[in-house]
Amino acid sequence: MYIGRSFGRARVSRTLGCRSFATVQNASSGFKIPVIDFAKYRASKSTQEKQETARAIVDAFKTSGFIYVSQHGIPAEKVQNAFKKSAEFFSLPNEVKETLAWEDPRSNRGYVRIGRERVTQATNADEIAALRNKSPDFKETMEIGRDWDSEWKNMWPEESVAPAFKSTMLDFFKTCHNLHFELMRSIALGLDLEETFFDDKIDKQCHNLRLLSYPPILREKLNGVDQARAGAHSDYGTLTLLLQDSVGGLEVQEPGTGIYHPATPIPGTIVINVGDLLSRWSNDVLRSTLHRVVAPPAHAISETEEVTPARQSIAFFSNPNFDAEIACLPNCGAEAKYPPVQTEAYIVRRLSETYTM
Ligand SMILES: O=C(O)CCC(=O)C(=O)O
Ligand SMILES: [Fe+2]
Repeated sequence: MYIGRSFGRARVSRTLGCRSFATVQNASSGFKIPVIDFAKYRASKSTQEKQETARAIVDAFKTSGFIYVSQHGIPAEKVQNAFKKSAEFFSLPNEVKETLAWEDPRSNRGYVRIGRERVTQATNADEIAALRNKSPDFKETMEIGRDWDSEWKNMWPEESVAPAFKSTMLDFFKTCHNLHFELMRSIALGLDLEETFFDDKIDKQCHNLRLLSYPPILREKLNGVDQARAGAHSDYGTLTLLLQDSVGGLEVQEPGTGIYHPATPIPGTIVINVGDLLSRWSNDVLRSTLHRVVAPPAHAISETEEVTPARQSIAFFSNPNFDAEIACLPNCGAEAKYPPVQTEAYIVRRLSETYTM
């Protein structure tokens, strides 16, 4: 994982340690996903100093909705181990994985086989079902929630078939929660709120750790209209923390243009994007941007067939507390565009639309 690759059409300039932020930028359009050094935020001695990084983060979230975070503090070995344990899990026989099948959007925990989910922006249930039948996402996932929930239980494989899977993922969940907590503090500062503004609204860990496995697939299966490893969608919560291997394929839509740009893997970074609830909370000041996973360059296996390599990623979908009411934040416009909504009701509705039983 994290083996250097060419960066395609995107221009990557790396000036870590300097005041200007490194970026992945498309030369023709000016579209940017900046690389933000989070160690600088942590090392800041004053609120004013912290605000420099906080403003860079919020500015990016107002424009592209995406950043890369470098120096995030999660050790490379921890990331590598999470990827290793995830790969071991997906290599288990299907019969074993199916015993852990995802059952209910209120729980949102368990194994999701290829074809069960179709992420999309469509909101009509029949339309989503038709899309799913015609061109399902070519991915399988394992969904993990907070482990101490009174109502919903995680679906763990037996320790004997997946050694240290549970302990690795619980540790990774907590690690991602801690980073999300700090990132939300920086967003509060960047929006001129008290640094601790979000603390008591995001501390119950109502998040979803999603392991993703995109199997190798014949290129021709990804060539059709609407066909992708993961269809165009936005995420539902506050922030998504996305760790990807070196294969590539993640693309982000440039707001207002419909043009997709690659979010090229950059070793050691985490891709972070704004979800729909944070966008709504901020009265659309922060953008929840469409993204998708398409085929990276294919390898020829015969004169007529090409196969795209397997890809792995890990997404941590962070949410506000499920009992938190999401109503227009201070400093985000004179008039609220949306009525208040309770987090759990919102997330469960979005999930129930995109899955098939
Ligand atoms: O696998 C990826 O790179 C992105 C996955 C994603 O966007 C999602 O699951 O919401
Ligand atoms: Fe996503």
